[in-house]
Amino acid sequence: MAVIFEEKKIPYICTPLTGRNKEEIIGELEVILPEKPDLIEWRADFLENLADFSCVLSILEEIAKKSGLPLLFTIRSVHEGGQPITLTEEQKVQLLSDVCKSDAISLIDYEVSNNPEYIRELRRVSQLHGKQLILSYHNFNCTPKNEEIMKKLFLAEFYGADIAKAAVMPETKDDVLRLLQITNNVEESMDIPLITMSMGSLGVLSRIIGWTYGSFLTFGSGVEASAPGQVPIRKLKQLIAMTKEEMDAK
Ligand SMILES: O=C1C[C@@](O)(C(=O)O)C[C@@H](O)[C@@H]1O
Repeated sequence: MAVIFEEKKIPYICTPLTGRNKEEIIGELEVILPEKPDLIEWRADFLENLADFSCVLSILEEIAKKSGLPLLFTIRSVHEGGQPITLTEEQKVQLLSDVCKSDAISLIDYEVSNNPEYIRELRRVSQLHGKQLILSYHNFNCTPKNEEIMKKLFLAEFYGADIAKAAVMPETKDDVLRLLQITNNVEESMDIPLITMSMGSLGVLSRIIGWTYGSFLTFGSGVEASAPGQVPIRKLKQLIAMTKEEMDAK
């Protein structure tokens, strides 16, 4: 089922699972669930036996049953900061398509830099099965020029994504400001929801206040962070709640 995101609940908080096998993943869930994230992301590129599709589907069902939360399924590419996997791109697209048929998931993530044919195929299959497609862009080295980041986000919209996402690495404080400014500008002119973050220690602020600039979801770590700079979910929720409370009171 597609998730209906409500304005008043923004920012949504998503916590990643990075376990290497079923036991580790279930163990992570036990730690994460009491913290009440809004969504769970399964970073399946961390799984040891990703090539065993039926194992992947059974873990998915277990996560959904245990959590009762909307589930985002991601196999992050190595070229955008993911773990090395043994699947070819074609096999990966096949797995993502199979996953779309499962009632256990609500969203999938795929990089906007991938072959347009694969992107179109995943758009078609996800739509057919009522799943939302996030088209994402990651840069773990730097924060590219504004035009380049904006181009990726608009490209995601062009391909028919339900959500556009960009995660970039700041080298200076100014890079963090630029990312927030881009978020603010793009959110006003785009018809789909946007998720952005600046990574690393400099980028922490963007994960806490990005929603005030138009990023509707933020990632808070559970047992292990899936990207540099993620704030542990409990702290992230507290910081956002305090900020919101003060803003609402003024
Ligand atoms: O795309 C993202 C965002 C992210 O890279 C982050 O910086 O929080 C973490 C990833 O797990 C997720 O897929």
